[in-house]
Amino acid sequence: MNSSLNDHATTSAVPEQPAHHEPEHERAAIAALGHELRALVDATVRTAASPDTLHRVTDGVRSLTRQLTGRRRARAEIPSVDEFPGGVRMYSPVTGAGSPLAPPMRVTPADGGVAGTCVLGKAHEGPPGYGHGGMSAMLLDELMGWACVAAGTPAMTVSLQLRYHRPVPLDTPLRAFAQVTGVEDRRVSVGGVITTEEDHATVLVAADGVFVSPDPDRARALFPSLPGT
Ligand SMILES: CCCCCCCCCCCC(=O)SCCNC(=O)CCNC(=O)[C@H](O)C(C)(C)COP(=O)(O)OP(=O)(O)OC[C@H]1O[C@@H](n2cnc3c(N)ncnc32)[C@H](O)[C@@H]1OP(=O)(O)O
Repeated sequence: MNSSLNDHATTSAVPEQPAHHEPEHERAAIAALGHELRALVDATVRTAASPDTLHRVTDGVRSLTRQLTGRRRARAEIPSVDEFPGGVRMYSPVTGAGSPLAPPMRVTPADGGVAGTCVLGKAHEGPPGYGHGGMSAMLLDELMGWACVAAGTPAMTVSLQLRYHRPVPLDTPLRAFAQVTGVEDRRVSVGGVITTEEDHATVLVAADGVFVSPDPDRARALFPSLPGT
C-alpha cells in the first residue's frame, strides 16, 4: 500500500481551473475516491500496524493530500455535481458517495416516507461494537430532512428528540425510516426510526423532529448560491 501511495504522490497536482466534465463522469470519479478513502479510514481505525508502518503511511497520505489542494470550494458554494435541495449531495456526511465520513446511506421512497440503508463501521463506533449515538442522530436528522423534501416541504431541523432503545450494532445492515406526520404553515413534524435490515419490528432508535421551511428571504440569505433564491 505504501509504495502505491508514493507512486501517486509523484504525479502532477490538480490544475487551478479544472476542465468541465459531464456530471455523471465527475460523480463517478468523486465516488471512486470516496470509496477508497472510506476503505482507508476503516483500515486506519482497525489496524494494529507498527508505529513504523503508521509513520510510512502518514508520509504517503500527506503526499496525496497535496494533490487535492488546487481550487477549493467556498464555504457556501454548492458543488456543480449536486442537486440541492432534495437530490444528490456528493459530499454529504450521511449520503455522500464522495464523503470519507459517510456510511454512506442509500435513500429510497418507501411506505409514505423514505427509507435509508447503510452499514456503520468501526469509524462510527460509540460503545465497543456499537454505533455512536451522535451517528444515529445524524442518520435520522438527514433522513427526516429527505422525508420533508419527499413531502414537498424542504425544511431545516429546529428540534430533534432521540430515544435510544437498543444499541445499534456495527458491521450490520441497518434500515432507517422517516415520514412526515404533520404540516402546519412552515412547521413540519417528522418521525423516524432505526432498525436492523433483518428485524424491522425491533426499534433501536426513534426520533421526533420539528423542521421549518425557511421563508424566501431567509433561504436567500442562507444559501446565496442556490438557483432560484
Ligand atoms: C430551502 C430549504 C433547504 C432545506 C435544506 C435541507 C438540508 C437537510 C440537511 C439535514 C437536516 C439538517 O441538518 S438541517 C441543519 C440544522 N438546522 C439548522 O441549522 C437550522 C437553524 N435554524 C434556523 O436557521 C432557523 O430557525 C430557520 C431558518 C430554520 C427558521 O427561521 P425562520 O424562517 O426565521 O423561522 P421562525 O420564524 O424562527 O420559525 C418559524 C415557525 O416555526 C416555529 N418554530 C421555530 N422553532 C421551533 C421549535 N424548535 N419547535 C417548534 N416550533 C418552532 C416558530 O415558532 C414559527 O412559528 P409561527 O410563529 O410562524 O407560528
